[in-house]
Amino acid sequence: MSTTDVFDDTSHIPADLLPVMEALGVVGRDLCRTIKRGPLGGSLGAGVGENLGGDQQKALDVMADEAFAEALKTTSVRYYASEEQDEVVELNPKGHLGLAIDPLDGSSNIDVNVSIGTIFSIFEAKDGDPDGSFLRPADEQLCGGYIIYGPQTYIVVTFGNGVQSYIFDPDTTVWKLVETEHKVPEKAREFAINASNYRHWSPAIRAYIDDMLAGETGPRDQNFNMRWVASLVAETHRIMSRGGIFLYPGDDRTGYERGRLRMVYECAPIAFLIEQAGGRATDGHDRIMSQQAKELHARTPFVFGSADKVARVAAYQDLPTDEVSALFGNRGLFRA
Ligand SMILES: O=P(O)(O)OC[C@H]1O[C@](O)(COP(=O)(O)O)[C@@H](O)[C@@H]1O
Ligand SMILES: [Mg+2]
Ligand SMILES: [Mg+2]
Repeated sequence: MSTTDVFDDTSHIPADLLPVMEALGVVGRDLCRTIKRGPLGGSLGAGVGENLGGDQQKALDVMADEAFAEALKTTSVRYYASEEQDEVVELNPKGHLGLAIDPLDGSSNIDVNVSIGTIFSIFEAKDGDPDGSFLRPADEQLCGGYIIYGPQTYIVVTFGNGVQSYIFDPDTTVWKLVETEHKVPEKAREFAINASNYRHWSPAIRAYIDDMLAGETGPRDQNFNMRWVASLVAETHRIMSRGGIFLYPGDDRTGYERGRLRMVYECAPIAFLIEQAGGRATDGHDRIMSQQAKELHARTPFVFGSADKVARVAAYQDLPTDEVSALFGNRGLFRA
């Protein structure tokens, strides 16, 4: 078994991506320490500006972005596309990879001691074409993954051959391989959606949620539970661990027609992981993995989780208008 100072077992990591994974692992363990110290290291959640997407940048967003860009300069990453940078940045002109990153996901949770993360995606770079290296079908990714900074810190990653997890061991500061074949469980009765947007959703999404809220007395004949952490990484980790479904659909708020989440550095890598773990990931209807962003910071509606649940959302979108707007008792198609 091959090992390094950063990973105890590198057998699942393709050799040409190992230096990149090590750089991510080193910054990830530094961030883990910074996050654990919280206010002892300064005000991590203080607002410091706004990114191109209009989101407020927190001190930790910027700190994480700078640390990843700096560490990746010495690897074969040529192009670096970050949520926190307006344009693609060229790191190593001799490199052959493009790396997209959400350096700090769930930043509204920094100050409240709830799990946050980093999401990353790697493509083969297109020579001389920084944007084109990322604006391409998601199924051309070489790697998709996240780091979760929670009660435990993990790297969960796919290179297109199943999903592996490494846990950070604070005693040895090494990432230890603990799971080689993650599978999304099928049976959970849990859904995650920001229900405060209910009035803005389409009739199909409302109908899907209404039928779950109706529980045993509705067409699904069973009770469901709801979760909303507001950290995509934390929701993904829960669904990886015990199944369920996540939805961030488009809605009728200005700027939210295609939801909130970004295709290149949030949805594409999570979709890759979820499919590799046997789940399904769509824009509510079609596979994310066969789509591509038109712009670096483009949004997409996003639905992912246990395969049968995600398929059911697509079926609701296909219902005739009168069925969708009927009282749930009439949606006979979806009984049980
Ligand atoms: O606040 P809302 O609208 O519920 O959105 C929550 C979503 O926004 C995000 O926080 C966006 O991520 P960032 O923190 O990287 O901007 C997701 O992690 C989460 O799923
Ligand atoms: Mg994010
Ligand atoms: Mg972010």
